[in-house]
Amino acid sequence: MEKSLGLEIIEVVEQAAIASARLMGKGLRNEADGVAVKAMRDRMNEIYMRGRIVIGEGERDDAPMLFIGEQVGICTQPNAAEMCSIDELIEIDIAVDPCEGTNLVAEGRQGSMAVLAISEKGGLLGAPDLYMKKLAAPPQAKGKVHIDYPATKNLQIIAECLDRAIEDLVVIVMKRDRHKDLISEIRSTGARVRFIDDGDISAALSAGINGTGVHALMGIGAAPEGVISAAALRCLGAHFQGQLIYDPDVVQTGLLKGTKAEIEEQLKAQGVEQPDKVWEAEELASGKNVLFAACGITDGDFIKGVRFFTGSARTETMVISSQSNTVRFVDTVHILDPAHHASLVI
Ligand SMILES: O=C(COP(=O)(O)O)[C@@H](O)[C@H](O)[C@H](O)[C@H](O)COP(=O)(O)O
Ligand SMILES: [Mn+2]
Ligand SMILES: [Mn+2]
Repeated sequence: MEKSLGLEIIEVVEQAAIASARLMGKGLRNEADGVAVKAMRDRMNEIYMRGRIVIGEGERDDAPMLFIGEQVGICTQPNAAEMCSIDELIEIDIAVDPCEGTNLVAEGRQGSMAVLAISEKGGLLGAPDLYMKKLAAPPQAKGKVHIDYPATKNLQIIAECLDRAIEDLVVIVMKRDRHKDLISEIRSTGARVRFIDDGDISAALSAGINGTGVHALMGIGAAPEGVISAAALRCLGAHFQGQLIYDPDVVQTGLLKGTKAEIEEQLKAQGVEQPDKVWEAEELASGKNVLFAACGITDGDFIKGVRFFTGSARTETMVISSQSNTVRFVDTVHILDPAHHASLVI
């Protein structure tokens, strides 16, 4: 999978990031999202693969493309057998977030990325468009912390695993009313809180990578982003657990339709037998091979955002593969106008 798709998927996220970055800071949330979706879809449809979107952008944002179940890639065409090799005809599942952090892009703030995860068919959980309680932590704490433990206990464990004082820990929490008690508890331990407005995939990765200055992600974000985060953190050997949250009183956004009991019924009707289950990263992204790629739209903790020059653009992408056990940082100069080759600066 990595050999046939590695470079292609880098270009998929790069193209989405460049398109979206053009609209950075312009206050155009939906447009920044729309151009990223189009660029990602167009580039994916040039690849010799047979892909199925299991987590898309279309459903929640009512976007017309990259919806759940959409087929992408040349080998989804009716005459695929004539054009594609046996390997290319194997079905793969794809989870995408072409513009993760649309508000961040619109406001020119840090932490937005174009991101996707790929696995063999059935290798990525098709999470419902609900909320998810998340706990992400560095590899040293994997399996030692637990999403059911109070934040205080988890922070004591992380401090011990990292051999540092709790006061030296930084925890990312999304700035939401629902996190009021969580924030008070984290602060009471002496740990420090870094708020983000959006973009908890980037935050989960920051927590899972040593050297970012972030030691945990705690709180409730979106469930689809939880699956994509799990794909990356699983490959990194870091800790990630998620639990669906579907109680409107807990999420406090007014965005969930129906009561908790009604949503629970819907989930069971959709085949979610245990709506309150705690999911491990290896269950959310269970595939034998998982490939993850994220290209910065705006600057982040571990990758820079898109920079534009006269006739060129420069991107940074992180590619993680469970197949080769590699984490690659790909720094690419895109010559958009060949008349300006001289604009390449190192
Ligand atoms: O920030 C996010 C928004 O993603 P996108 O729509 O692709 O720009 C995600 O990282 C969050 O996980 C999530 O969508 C958010 O936490 C939802 O919470 P809320 O804003 O309170 O409804
Ligand atoms: Mn998102
Ligand atoms: Mn998005």
